[in-house]
Amino acid sequence: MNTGNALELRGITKMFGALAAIADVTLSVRPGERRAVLGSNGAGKTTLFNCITGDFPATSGIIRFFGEDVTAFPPYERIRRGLRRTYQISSLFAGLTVIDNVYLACRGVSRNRYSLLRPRADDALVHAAETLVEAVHLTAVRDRLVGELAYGQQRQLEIALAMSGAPRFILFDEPAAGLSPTERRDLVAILTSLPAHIGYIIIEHDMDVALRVVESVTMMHNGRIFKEGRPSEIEDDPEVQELYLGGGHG
Ligand SMILES: Nc1ncnc2c1ncn2[C@@H]1O[C@H](COP(=O)(O)OP(=O)(O)OP(=O)(O)O)[C@@H](O)[C@H]1O
Repeated sequence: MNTGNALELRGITKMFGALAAIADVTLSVRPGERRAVLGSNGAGKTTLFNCITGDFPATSGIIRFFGEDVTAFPPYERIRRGLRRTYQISSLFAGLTVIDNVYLACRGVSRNRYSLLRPRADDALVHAAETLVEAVHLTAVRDRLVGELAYGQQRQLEIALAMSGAPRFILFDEPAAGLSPTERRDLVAILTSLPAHIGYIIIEHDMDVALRVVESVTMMHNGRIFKEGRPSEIEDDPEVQELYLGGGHG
């Protein structure tokens, strides 16, 4: 087993009763690598994320994160090691400002999160939060309440939250869902500008977005991997086109 990988899955299966939501999934992602997981509805993409994060532990198989066997770890132990995810459903605090949301996220993963001292304005966490707000193109609305933001801006903010606390690897769950064409272009710019050492897996139904922000693609169907390749190979593959584009994805 190559322990130099950021993420390594070996024979991951997740059963829901008699249903194998994912079956015998083996894949590895190098540090800094960006990969799309594509597949029609019910292919098992979200379940794969849940197994990687530990939200739904795998029924069988092994997961290594930067060489460490995390298979039996609860989600927070995986987060501590630098794994992050975004959700399809928003996890933002609507009544707080943009900058406060990001600041709290930075503070939540810092060592001082239980400190009773009020942070100073020049606190390194404030600076980290400002940098993240800028990285997701939200500086102009940094003091707006999150509930007042456009939907696309809220999705951008979720990326900033996933970036808090020096992540090493991020799982993006359909970040382009519900975005306008302009917002999608912004999303592509944000993802391609993330620091090079941060790898990610993106689940995305919009192939135009997905294939532009990754260097490798894993295609899933009925809980199994059926093809892997570079974006250009996947795009031109007749089997992929038939299965994916004909698969009634949403
Ligand atoms: N909590 C659960 N309990 C029972 N079955 C589940 C559960 N979660 C997922 N499944 C089933 O597992 C299979 C894979 O679902 P999953 O949500 O992982 O697919 P997906 O590729 O993410 O689909 P989508 O693109 O619609 O989000 C489906 O048949 C689904 O009905």
